[in-house]
Amino acid sequence: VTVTVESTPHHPIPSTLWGLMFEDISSGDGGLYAELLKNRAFQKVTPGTSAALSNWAAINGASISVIADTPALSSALPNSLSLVIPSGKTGPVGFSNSGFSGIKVTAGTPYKASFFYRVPSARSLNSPITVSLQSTSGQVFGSATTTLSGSQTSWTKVELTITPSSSASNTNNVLAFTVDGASNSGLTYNFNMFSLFPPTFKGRANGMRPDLAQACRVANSFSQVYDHLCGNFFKALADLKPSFWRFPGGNNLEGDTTETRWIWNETIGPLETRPGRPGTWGYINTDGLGLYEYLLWCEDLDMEPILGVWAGYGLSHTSVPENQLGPYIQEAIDLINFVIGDPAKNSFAARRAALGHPAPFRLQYVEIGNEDFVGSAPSTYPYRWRNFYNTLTATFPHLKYIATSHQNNPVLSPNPKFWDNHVYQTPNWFYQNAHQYDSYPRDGTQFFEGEYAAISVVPSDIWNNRLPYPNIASAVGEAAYMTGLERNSDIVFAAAYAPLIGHTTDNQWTPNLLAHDADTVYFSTSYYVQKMFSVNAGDSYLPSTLPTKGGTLHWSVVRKNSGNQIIIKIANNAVNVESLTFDLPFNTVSSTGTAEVLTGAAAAANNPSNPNAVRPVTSTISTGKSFTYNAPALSFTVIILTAY
Ligand SMILES: [NH3+][C@H]1C[C@H](O)[C@@H](O)[C@@H]1CO
Repeated sequence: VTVTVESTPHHPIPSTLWGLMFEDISSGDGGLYAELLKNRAFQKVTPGTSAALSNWAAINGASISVIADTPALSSALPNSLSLVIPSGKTGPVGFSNSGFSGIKVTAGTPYKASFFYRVPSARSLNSPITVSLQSTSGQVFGSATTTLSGSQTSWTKVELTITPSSSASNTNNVLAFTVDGASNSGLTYNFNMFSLFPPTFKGRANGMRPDLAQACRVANSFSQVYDHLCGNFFKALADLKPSFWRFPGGNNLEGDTTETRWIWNETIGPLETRPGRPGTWGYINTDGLGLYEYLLWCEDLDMEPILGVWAGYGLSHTSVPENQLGPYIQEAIDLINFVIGDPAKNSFAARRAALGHPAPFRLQYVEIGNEDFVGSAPSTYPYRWRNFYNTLTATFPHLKYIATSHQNNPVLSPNPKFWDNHVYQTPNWFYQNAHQYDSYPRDGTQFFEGEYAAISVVPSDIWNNRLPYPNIASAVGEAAYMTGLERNSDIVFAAAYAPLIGHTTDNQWTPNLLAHDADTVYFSTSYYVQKMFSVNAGDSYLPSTLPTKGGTLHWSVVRKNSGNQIIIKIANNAVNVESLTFDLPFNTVSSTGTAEVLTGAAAAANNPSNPNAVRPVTSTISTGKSFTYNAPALSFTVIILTAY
């Protein structure tokens, strides 16, 4: 095929085109959020049950239980761990936490441990307590000791640093808390709000896991250790150079019921004041990764937040009646004031300032709800949209509000200027629909392809036949579709693969762009496609010969001003090589260029057993005013050359 490229740009590439969608689906707690202990504060559990003790185990005959304590550490955290040392025990007695399917232990890394404790009744013994990182077979890698006071009947916080002298060979490790059995015979201690953090991205307190945050290139006091910790698997999100961050969901914004919706003001402030909540993915969210952490994260990675506000609908398909929306609209107003308000005029903005960020955060986009095309949501979205939109627009007229139902179905008033479209489909669907936006009217309406992914190769039932990991077929299908998003980025202002992150085993959704376990982040084929687009977004779109609609071969051409670069993206979904001849209308064109190619067998995938099965390969190719490139079967290529 011959591709004639035009030299006159059709439109600028929006600065927000390629970004990230995030919600906690085994991706926040235990994932991006760096807390290493699971069930650290017994949030939303029933005291006295074994489930309340999940992830905790007794050591050497200790008696442990979760109790509804009085006094509680806080109204947000009413449950405590009660440790009773039985009589007749000698040696270390206590309990341990097994983390999120394990804990990675790296020598030389300073782990920050903390917990609250009190003694129910005063006694003379002041007892040492040892906190240690050790294998499940008892090998101690590092520990720290402090003293529990026998007169400490009110809650007090203990902080320790553990710097292991050796690394564990796997993640089958625990954090153990032990006291001497003999001297503590018959005594009781109450504990709560445990925490264990490795060094975090940019060293932020209560921050993000460095490897999932790319980190490593951040100068800080552990630069040697940091490099070691991240050397083997740092990369990920910052390397995508993402332009936006949509959060907190997705389903997890909505909650199953009104009561379990994402309540922004319960996710900020000291951890001991955050109650946590049952998320929509079958586990309790600690909300340690909360609104303020998300906003700092957007700043750290220079991303535009796309902030979802709860819009009166829960996934048990309940809608708040129109005459009862007031408090929830006010909740959204207070949320937005927390993000951008004036601390001198608004108490929620003042809370932001008190947390250390007096200046407003960056915010342009607010999404009203999530997927209001599911269940009974469409029947109530017209009034929910109208009330949220009218009140928020009156309060914050400069923000852009995104609707989440299907466009004009139902008809909404006022008519939305921004829509969030989602699609989960097969690889074939994606290349067959790469022209989706070509025919959309150019009437000022803008589109956010807020969630898309090829999730199955079984068109008859994609939902029950999921790919465990992205593969070459899914990634190249997505690449074809993305050339269409790029071509139509005059009306498509943002797009994100979803979901972003998921645990390799303890997950609720596959495929994910990134998979992780307690040790490693795994980079999928789709991750490389996202990166190859995002890093090479360019500044303006150059029209060219249109690919055959519904065909297997797709391309798009952009111009990057710096360096006079022409960037050609080619997705070949056929099982045969495709030859493309490019005619470039420039006076001077470099005789060589680079071609970064991701290719492999249709089912080839990166996974824990073969994490680097498929990676992009860059080579030098011959280019010129007219040149031919042979696109390998099942491949995505980014060609970069110079022309002016
Ligand atoms: N069901 C998908 C759509 C919803 O918005 C997300 O929470 C889910 C995973 O990305």
